[in-house]
Amino acid sequence: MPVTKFTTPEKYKYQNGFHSYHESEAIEGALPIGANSPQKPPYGLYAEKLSGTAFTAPRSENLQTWLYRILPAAAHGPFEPRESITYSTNPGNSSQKIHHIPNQLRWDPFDLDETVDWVHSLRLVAGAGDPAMKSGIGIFIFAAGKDMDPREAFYSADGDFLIVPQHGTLDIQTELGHLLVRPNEIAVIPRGIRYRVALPTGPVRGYILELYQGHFQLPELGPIGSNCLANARDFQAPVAAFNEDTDSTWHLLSKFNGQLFAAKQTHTPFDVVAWHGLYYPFKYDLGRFSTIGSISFDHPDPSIFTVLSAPSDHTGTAIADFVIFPPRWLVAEDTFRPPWYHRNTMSEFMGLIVGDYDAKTGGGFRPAGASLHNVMSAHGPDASTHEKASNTALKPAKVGEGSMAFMFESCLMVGVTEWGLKTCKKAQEDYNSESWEPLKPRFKMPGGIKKDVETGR
Ligand SMILES: O=C(O)Cc1cc(O)ccc1O
Ligand SMILES: [Fe+2]
Repeated sequence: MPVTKFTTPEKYKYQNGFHSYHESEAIEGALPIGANSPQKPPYGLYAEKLSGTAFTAPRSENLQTWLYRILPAAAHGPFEPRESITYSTNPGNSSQKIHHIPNQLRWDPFDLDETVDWVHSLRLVAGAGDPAMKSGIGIFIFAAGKDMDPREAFYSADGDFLIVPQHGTLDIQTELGHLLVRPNEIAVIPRGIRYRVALPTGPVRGYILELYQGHFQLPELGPIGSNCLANARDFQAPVAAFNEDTDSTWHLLSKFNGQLFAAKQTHTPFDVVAWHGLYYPFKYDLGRFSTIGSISFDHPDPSIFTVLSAPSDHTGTAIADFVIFPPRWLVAEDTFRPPWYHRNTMSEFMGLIVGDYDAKTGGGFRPAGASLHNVMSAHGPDASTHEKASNTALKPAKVGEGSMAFMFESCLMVGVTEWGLKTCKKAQEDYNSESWEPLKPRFKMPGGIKKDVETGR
């Protein structure tokens, strides 16, 4: 059976391509021709530039978009702090304690929460760095049951949101157009883009990686060649869509250095009639990922499953990789097929959207749960998986049928928040004792000779 791929409902239109220069106009003629900022843009629109990289960033990295809108984004009152006691999501400077601990951690499925909207659903579980320094990442769990107020829009000044829904549908109205995002799809909303989230099918839950530095790219393919993994044409950006509403009260919410602020304005933020550029939100259907693997022997590094990568300044070392484990065939001969036991200089935060993960068949890693194997924290298959995989007949086998696990892998050591470790009450106490402590020594000296425990001879 091929992997499931989504179709696009009528209401939503997209333009295809990763890092493609897109342009879109909701009214014909709204985009100025041959100029970005004419004296009088078409139809009395204001021209506004949105910069996602420094003006002077190299061309290959430069991300900017021109917006043609009814009123500029600046037309709002002053920001006031909101919920400053309770809303604190900066891993470098949070009101909650951040724990840097070498323990392997695993969480039971996080609860749905029907009482909150998108903005208030964001729970920092782990992170590194500081958005004020534009360095590091934040890892969030979201669980919401309410639409955002019809006259509210939100943006994060802190970083790009990589959103991984696990349950329910997100209807995301952005300044640049609409995105419908369902489990097994992902969305990226870049820093600063204003949006509103509605929940057309009820409660939602999932994971977010916020990237405080740089932007996501497609990984290099090296000897793989010019195709496979996530193909550029399968990334979808919205088309321009606008409302005309210039006399009602709106609240603009800003996540700025992990704190929440609100400003009033008397017009809709969703008034962009046309846009062109490289800085835009996008979505991707994980069912379109063309997975590759070994067709001879041994278990390759999971980097072959990288969907998106946010590089550090050091080539090949990511601030964050987004890696998935889709359904796939395993055919390797004379091979222990699950992941090897390992310790990694990178930290590995994993989540499960649906199904089972083949490295953990012992039952404790469930959809909507998570695990964290921090820098050099030893991990690998649990004892029951090891037992099965060491003895199974090595026929071609499909793993992960109907399943999708993922990993946020980062070169940074991540701290776990007080919420993640204690308040959420989901951290498992028996992770080690269930997974690896039951492993038995299997070592046999050749010829059945026994070493003397005392002398070692
Ligand atoms: O730890 C994990 O389960 C993730 C993982 C999977 C894999 O196939 C190889 C290495 C790795 O870290
Ligand atoms: Fe790992």
